[in-house]
This record gives sequence, C-alpha cells and structure tokens, in this order.
Amino acid sequence: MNQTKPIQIQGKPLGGGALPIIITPLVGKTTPAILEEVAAIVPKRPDLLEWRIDFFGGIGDSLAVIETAQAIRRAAGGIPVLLTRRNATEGGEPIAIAEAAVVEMYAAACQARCVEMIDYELSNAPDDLRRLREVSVANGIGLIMSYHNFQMTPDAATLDSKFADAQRLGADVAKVAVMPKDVQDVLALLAATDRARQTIQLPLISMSMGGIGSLSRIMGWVYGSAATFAVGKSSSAPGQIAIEDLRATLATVRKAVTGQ
Ligand SMILES: O=C1C[C@@](O)(C(=O)O)C[C@@H](O)[C@@H]1O
Repeated sequence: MNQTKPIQIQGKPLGGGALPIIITPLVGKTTPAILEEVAAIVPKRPDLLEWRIDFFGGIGDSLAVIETAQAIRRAAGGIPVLLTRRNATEGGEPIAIAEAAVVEMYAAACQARCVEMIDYELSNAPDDLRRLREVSVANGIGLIMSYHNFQMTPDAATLDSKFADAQRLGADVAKVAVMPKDVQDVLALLAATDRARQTIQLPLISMSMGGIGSLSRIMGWVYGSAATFAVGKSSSAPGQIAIEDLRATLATVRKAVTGQ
C-alpha cells in the first residue's frame, strides 16, 4: 500500500502512524459551552481538537479568542488545537466581522501561540493567504489550506488543482471536502486523493460528506488522507461518525487491509 504522509506539529508526526488521526470539532457559541464540549471529548482521546471559531460569539474580540484558546488548551490534556474559521460560502456559520478582522484574529492567535494549527480557505485573497503563511511560519504554527464544496463534487481536474494550489501557496497540509451526489462522486474524491498522494509532497486530508460520503471517512486513509473528522459531542458537517464507532471501524478496516 502507498504511504500516507503524517501531519506534523512542530516537526513531530501526530498520532501513532498506524491509522489516520481523528479530529474532533468544538462548536460551542460561548466559552463555557466550548469548555463543556472539551470536558466531554477529552476522555475520548481524539488526536486533534478543531475549534470552529465561526460558531463562537466572541470571534470579533481577539483577547476573548486568545483567552478561550488558552482555556481549551489547559482543559485539553495535551491534545493539540486546530483553529478554523470556516467561511459561510464554504459551509461555515455567518459571522459579524469582515475578512480583514478574521485575518487579524488568526494572526493574533498565531502570535500568542495559543493553538498548534490554523485552517484558511484557498479561495481567500492571495494577500491574506500570504500574510497568514508568514505569521504562522514565524510562530511555528501549522497551516492547512482548504477547499470545501457543500453543493457538489467538482471534476477531477478541479479536485487535483485544489491539492496542487495548497502546495504552491506553501501550506503544511492540503485539505479538500466535497459533497457527493452518488457513489461515483465518492470514488472520484478517493481517486483524486490517491493521485495527490503521488504528486503532492504535503500531508493530505480529504473527505466526501453526507451519508454515502461517510465511507470516505472510514477508508480515506487507504487512499492517502492523513486525518478523518469525527463527532465528539456535536457534529460540524454532514456524514461525520461518532468517534467511538469510527475508531472501532478504522481498527477493523486496518486489520483487514494490512493484516495487522
Ligand atoms: O473542513 C472540515 C471538514 C468538515 O467539513 C467535515 O466534513 O468533516 C468538518 C469541518 O469542521 C472541517 O473544518
């Protein structure tokens, strides 16, 4: 089987390498609600917590963001944190602040070193992508560049170009999440992931969403996806599986696929 490149945090691979890492979203609106989620999720031991800050009421207040990130970290028992503002055109929650303030919020979080990774969409302005690449590198924070399509699965050339764009723009990880209309679309996403594994130097994350797409959350690592998103307390996208069920299923697939 071809190799899946591991996601690294400050030069160290995350997870044991035998299976994809499990990322669990936090979607609370307030700091206490988020900390309640963290308390419920930490015993389930995901490899990475994704703080979906587009759900957070205090997104416009960088101090509140940094203090909440620090509180998450204190409660997370060593599990690293990925900070994600998913924009509304790519499936996120509508937010009250302009893009310039979003970039400054991300920059402040990087400078405070209160998270380990950030995620920013490839569709953003080249200057904003450049700024976040610079400030994340300067502070040792990993940068995922991502593409999401909650309506459909684009053609193979478009899928290939998203992985390639992330590499060209200097990301640490390339991520693609798309919605299938049928089983062929799930295969198209898996095939694109396998092609990217052979042509792109970066670790990859990919998934097909929705009910049928959930197959990709279970077997995407066989095609090169280094991570899979699972529900700890609340879901952040259609098709996510409960972490306990996903972990058991991944172990079964791994045993069947590798014989170990
Ligand atoms: O991009 C992704 C992937 C995702 O959309 C999913 O389908 O699991 C969930 C989001 O929280 C995350 O930012």
